[in-house]
Amino acid sequence: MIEWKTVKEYDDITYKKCNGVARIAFNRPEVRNAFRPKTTSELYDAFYDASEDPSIGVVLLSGEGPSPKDGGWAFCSGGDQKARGEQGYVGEDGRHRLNILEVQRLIRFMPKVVIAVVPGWAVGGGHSLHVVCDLTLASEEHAIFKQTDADVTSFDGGYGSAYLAKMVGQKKAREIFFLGRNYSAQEAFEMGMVNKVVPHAELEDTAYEWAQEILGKSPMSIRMLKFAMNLTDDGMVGQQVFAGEATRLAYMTDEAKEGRNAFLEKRKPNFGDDKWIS
Ligand SMILES: CC(C)(COP(=O)(O)OP(=O)(O)OC[C@H]1O[C@@H](n2cnc3c(N)ncnc32)[C@H](O)[C@@H]1OP(=O)(O)O)[C@@H](O)C(=O)NCCC(=O)NCCSC(=O)CCC(=O)c1ccccc1C(=O)O
Repeated sequence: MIEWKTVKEYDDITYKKCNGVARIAFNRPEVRNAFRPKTTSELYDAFYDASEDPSIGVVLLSGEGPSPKDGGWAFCSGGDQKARGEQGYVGEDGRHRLNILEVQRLIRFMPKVVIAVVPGWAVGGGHSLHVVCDLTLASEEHAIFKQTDADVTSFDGGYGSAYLAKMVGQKKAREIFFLGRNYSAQEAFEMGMVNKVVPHAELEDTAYEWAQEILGKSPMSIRMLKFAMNLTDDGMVGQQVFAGEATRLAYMTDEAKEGRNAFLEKRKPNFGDDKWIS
């Protein structure tokens, strides 16, 4: 039995934690969990908290459901087309934004594992979000993967498409975007964009079990591995993020402590004579 504790109340998402795992879920099931600017701001806030919390090692991203209107399940159906203005999605402040991309970057660059837990539709920008997560688990009965960007004149030209192509291959990624068909959890698994197809009733428990398994591993190894695997696709930013972690490791050495102490004590550093290891 997972004893989730609500961390903070939001309007468009739910945010809970339990034993090292954070669970963030879209909570607009009546619109298939489409996101508006308020949703993405709340998502960013919750992901930032999970990223900063040293007791959290794994984040589950999911969608609440089913819809009270018709019983349909969704992970996320992408940008709320009712909130779409001429230059982006319009929030309560009247500004136009594409701030789901900031959420994508936070998922990509946080030193923790993010698992997409897909209980239903993963469509448009919702599909892109599952692509950017580290792992995806999908409901056998209800998950459907679909890219509608080309139906509504949108195009995620970053992780949603180019990174997807690395995952499923160029031909398949082009088919997904150019034809916009529905793919079952099993088809998505066979393409390589889903890690496991799980009976709907066991989806949350399985995600939590995967998270607990990951939490038993070395935190340093997990974050170095995540950033190592990101590096080649993320260019100089990937190098920057990986190097940041290398710097953190270097700070833990006696050599680094000597460098800092020598500066503070206004003396020349003494790194020793036998430090040039091969
Ligand atoms: C998801 C569907 C395939 C589900 O179909 P179905 O089960 O038949 O349900 P419906 O009856 O269609 O929907 C139920 C209810 O929900 C409303 N709804 C569903 N999706 C949305 C949505 N995205 N926006 C607003 N409302 C939605 C629907 O209108 C119904 O309401 P009623 O009042 O009951 O009529 C199907 O619903 C569907 O195809 N939905 C649209 C999917 C879509 O096109 N999404 C947008 C893609 S574009 C995008 O996400 C851009 C995101 C972005 O910000 C971005 C920007 C720049 C770079 C990258 C990105 C990025 O993609 O991340």
